[in-house]
Amino acid sequence: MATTFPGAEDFVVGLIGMGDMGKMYARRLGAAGWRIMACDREEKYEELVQEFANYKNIQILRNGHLVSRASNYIIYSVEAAAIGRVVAQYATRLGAIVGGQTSCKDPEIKAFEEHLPSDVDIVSCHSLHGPNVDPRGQPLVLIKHRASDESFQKVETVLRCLGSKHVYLTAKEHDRITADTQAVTHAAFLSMGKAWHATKQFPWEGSRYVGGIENVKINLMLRIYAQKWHVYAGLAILNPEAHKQINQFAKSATELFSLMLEGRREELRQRVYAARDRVFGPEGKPTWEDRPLLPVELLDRFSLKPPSSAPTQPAPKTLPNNHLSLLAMVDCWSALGIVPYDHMICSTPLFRLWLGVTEHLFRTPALLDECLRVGVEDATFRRDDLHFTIAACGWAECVELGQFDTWRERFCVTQKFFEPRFKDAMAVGQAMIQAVLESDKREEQAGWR
Ligand SMILES: NC(=O)C1=CN([C@@H]2O[C@H](COP(=O)(O)OP(=O)(O)OC[C@H]3O[C@@H](n4cnc5c(N)ncnc54)[C@H](OP(=O)(O)O)[C@@H]3O)[C@@H](O)[C@H]2O)C=CC1
Ligand SMILES: O=C(O)C(=O)Cc1ccc(O)cc1
Repeated sequence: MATTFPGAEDFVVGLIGMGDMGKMYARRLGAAGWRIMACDREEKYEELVQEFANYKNIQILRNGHLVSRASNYIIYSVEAAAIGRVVAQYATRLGAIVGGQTSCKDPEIKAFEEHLPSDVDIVSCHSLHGPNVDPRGQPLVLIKHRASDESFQKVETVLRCLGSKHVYLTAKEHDRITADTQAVTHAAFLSMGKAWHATKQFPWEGSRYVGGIENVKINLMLRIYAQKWHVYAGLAILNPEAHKQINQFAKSATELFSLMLEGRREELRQRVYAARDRVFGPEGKPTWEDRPLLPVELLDRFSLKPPSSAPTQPAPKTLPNNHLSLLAMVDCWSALGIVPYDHMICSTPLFRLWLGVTEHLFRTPALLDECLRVGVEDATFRRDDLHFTIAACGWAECVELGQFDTWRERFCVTQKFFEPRFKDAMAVGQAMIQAVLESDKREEQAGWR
């Protein structure tokens, strides 16, 4: 271990909550040589002891009382909605540093301020990626909320072994940015899943959803529904900054879809092109880089469709689609004055993929014009679009009203529908994200980014 502060050999990192993220942190920090003491709920003690029996630096304790008392730096890695209750339960060691890894900082910081004594320093963090993504090179937000420089440096020293890019924000800035990036992106994929569920289709099975953009929609939708509901509910409902975005996304989808249904071609065109100019810069002076964010052709091969049993058959062609979800995304950013590139330092792989396909559509005028034509003239995707719009409004209302139970039921019923395909989807989605990350890395090395 790089012992870069005095006494680091005796420094204990405590982890309360050994779910997907807690385990990932424990394994990586432990492997780097830090002493870890960790717990989950008491009933999971035996199981965790067995699971971590061969990890030299990781000791499983029965509960958060024991972890809190023994640790110099405690990371809460529990459900965002539970953080207040959990922090209130445990007495923290004198002079310790405390932080959380929840996706939304408003309730986390409120819980710390309310329940921690004043001798405890508060430094929170947020890894902007899921537990199965390699943290190296991904953004890691660090929030020095109430801490000495020395405590903050200790936290940085500990977390440096993740190899992530450190991004320094306040809790409010964090919530604002993740509302613009994560919460509203998830709203789009959650709505797609509901629409496909409502129309009882596995979109990769037919010949309607073919090609790179559709692969991104399908794989990321499945990736989200394969996760735990509370992660997405928490970052939408508990982030006070997110409600406006999710609401606007639903409004944008509804208004654009209405213009399509009513055949108001020119108004639709003007609105979409005005949004393009606001988000991506005016015609002739776009703000995007010379090189596209995403090599979209790379995405063609990440289809969940089983290979054809008749290899001589031509591959199915991409059907023209109005890409309502992408048009609504840009309309939403435009209405709220959001420039998504401003948030790249703080973006998740999923957001970069979503922005990448959006950029591809908007920097290809022939494709964008085709979306507008299809939107007005072609009814092939109308039923799916109707359900997409209804779903976007349903999610928005649920978030606005803070309906955790309804949110969970909406999510879980659709999760069940797609469940049989999660195993395949996770493998293909993982390979797709990996390919994009590698292509990002190559571009960085070549000095293009
Ligand atoms: N998954 C992701 O992609 C990411 C998640 N995050 C955030 O990290 C946090 C953890 O997420 P994740 O690991 O995915 O979720 P998990 O549900 O996998 O893990 C949370 C764990 O905390 C446990 N827990 C609840 N109460 C206590 C308690 N009193 N003492 C000890 N353990 C407790 C939970 O038990 P039980 O299930 O029984 O309640 C659960 O095992 C969340 O706030 C999430 O928003 C951040 C970045 C990425
Ligand atoms: O990339 C995404 O948006 C994900 O879905 C994974 C994820 C979920 C929650 C987080 O707090 C951070 C990353």
